[in-house]
Amino acid sequence: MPAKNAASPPTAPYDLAVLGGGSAGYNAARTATALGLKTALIDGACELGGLCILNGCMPSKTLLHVADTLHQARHASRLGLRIPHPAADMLSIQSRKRRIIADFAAYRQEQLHSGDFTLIRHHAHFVDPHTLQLDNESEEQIRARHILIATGSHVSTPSIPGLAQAQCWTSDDVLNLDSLPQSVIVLGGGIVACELAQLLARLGSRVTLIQRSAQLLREHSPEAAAVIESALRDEGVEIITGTQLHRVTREPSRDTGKLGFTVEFEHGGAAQTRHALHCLNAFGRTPHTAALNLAAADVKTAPTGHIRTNRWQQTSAPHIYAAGDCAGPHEIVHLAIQQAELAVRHIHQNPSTAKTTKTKTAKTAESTAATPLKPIDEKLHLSVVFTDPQLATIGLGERALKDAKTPYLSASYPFADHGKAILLEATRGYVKLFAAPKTGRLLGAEIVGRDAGELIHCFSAALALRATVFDMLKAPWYHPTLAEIFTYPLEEIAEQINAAG
Ligand SMILES: Cc1cc2nc3c(=O)[nH]c(=O)nc-3n(C[C@H](O)[C@H](O)[C@H](O)COP(=O)(O)OP(=O)(O)OC[C@H]3O[C@@H](n4cnc5c(N)ncnc54)[C@H](O)[C@@H]3O)c2cc1C
Ligand SMILES: NC(=O)c1ccc[n+]([C@@H]2O[C@H](COP(=O)([O-])OP(=O)(O)OC[C@H]3O[C@@H](n4cnc5c(N)ncnc54)[C@H](O)[C@@H]3O)[C@@H](O)[C@H]2O)c1
Repeated sequence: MPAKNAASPPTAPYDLAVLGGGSAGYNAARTATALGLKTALIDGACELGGLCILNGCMPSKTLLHVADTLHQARHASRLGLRIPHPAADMLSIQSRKRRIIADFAAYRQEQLHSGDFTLIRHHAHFVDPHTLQLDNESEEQIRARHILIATGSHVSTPSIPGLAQAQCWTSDDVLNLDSLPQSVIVLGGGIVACELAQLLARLGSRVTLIQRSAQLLREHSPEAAAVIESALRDEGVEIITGTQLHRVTREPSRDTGKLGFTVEFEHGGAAQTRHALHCLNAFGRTPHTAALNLAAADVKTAPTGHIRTNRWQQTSAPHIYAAGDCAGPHEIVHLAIQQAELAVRHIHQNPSTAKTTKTKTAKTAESTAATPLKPIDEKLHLSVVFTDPQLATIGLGERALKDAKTPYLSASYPFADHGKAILLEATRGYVKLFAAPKTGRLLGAEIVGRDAGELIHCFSAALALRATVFDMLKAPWYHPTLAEIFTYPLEEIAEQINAAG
């Protein structure tokens, strides 16, 4: 990709300017400071903390845990328990969530204000390849040898008639509800749609989910998506897949006069409509790059708006890097952090940065700096959907293996036949493993079931260390645990290899 390194201006006061202080930006600034780079972090958000802490992972998982507990209480009779009238108290649920999130945010804000790097509380945009101008009245300019763009993403509004005018809820609105909505239409069938549809249904709303593709969670296997779909349907969510949306309208209901939403779509060749008092736009997210004037820095974007980067997170302007949601390809936190840290280490090791300022902390970071750099390995892609059952995958799945014409062996085992899952009443789902035919080297794992997001980590370490099914079978597996289910597919693949001789 990038052909040549742009010349650094001699007067640049910062070694690195980081644009955005979310998961990617904060971790870039922290790493850069530890490596002795003179760093500025620029973020004009009203509240600092980033999407994950304020309106993403942490609030959604706090609320999903509450909804899960309520669901377990409502179904406690199957365990022989009598728990009369479990119900959601939305004000208490919300105030607990706000307390937890406020603590996380305060801690992150303390880290950002630590003084290790310069924190500038304004948004900014490029005026040339080494200069950012603050979006305030002073129009102050910040110059740096290197710049890392970590400006995140915002909710997409695709051009569906009426959608922009209807002003649907976004995930932010659902995560901040103080009262229970009576009915909600969820538009989209990705991770946000599935997690929040189940959240709302479990708290007591009537939920209809309308999805364009033939299956939910289109990036996952049809087999895994079918388990999630049947779990959601069994909990009362109406799911309509394979649709084409025609119009979203917000208008008073003819029966009650209350403002509500009407969604018109085509399904199975017939025109259909659904009405609800609320509507959630879960159509995905768009990189936050349009306001950055990237053209002034010669930074190229893909048609999706994502900033194009090479394997070191360098953009088309080699002294400018990008990490996190604004770069993709996956919008998840551990990847945003990995990308940011990789970019900063690359800046530090890159010969063009030899003249960077050495600060007091540089020495302490020497051992970390010495670690040889490795690009992020897409074959270790880890993903978790926090529905119940959860869906977690690592490495290559069946579709990717077939597309790449990679030979593989696979074996699966259902939780319905596993002792610990039976006693937990958690029999939905299965585990499935993929391994190389001759060596048994693990290539991927797919888990749908209780605690899949925890269980997948048995395989994230295994894949990173290039373990084989034979290595995994040397490990002790405690009884009775959910994790010991893996011994069945591991043994089955080992037997297939041994039988092939
Ligand atoms: C509902 C929901 C649930 C999620 N759950 C999970 C989960 O369970 N696990 C997971 O891994 N991921 C989850 N994600 C995704 C995850 O939150 C994001 O991938 C991650 O937070 C992105 O981090 P980031 O640093 O790229 O962006 P952000 O955290 O969005 O940070 C970007 C920062 O840039 C700043 N900024 C923007 N423009 C400018 C500018 N011009 N100048 C200066 N600063 C600017 C913003 O103010 C912001 O602070 C979830 C997302 C959502 C919406
Ligand atoms: N557990 C987690 O790790 C987690 C949880 C929540 C969100 N996230 C991240 O946040 C990001 C956003 O999640 P999301 O679920 O909003 O996005 P997504 O891209 O996963 O899903 C978007 C959905 O909207 C549908 N869609 C998009 N445009 C459409 C159109 N014009 N017409 C009809 N349907 C359309 C797609 O088919 C898809 O079902 C994801 O990339 C995800 O990685 C992660």
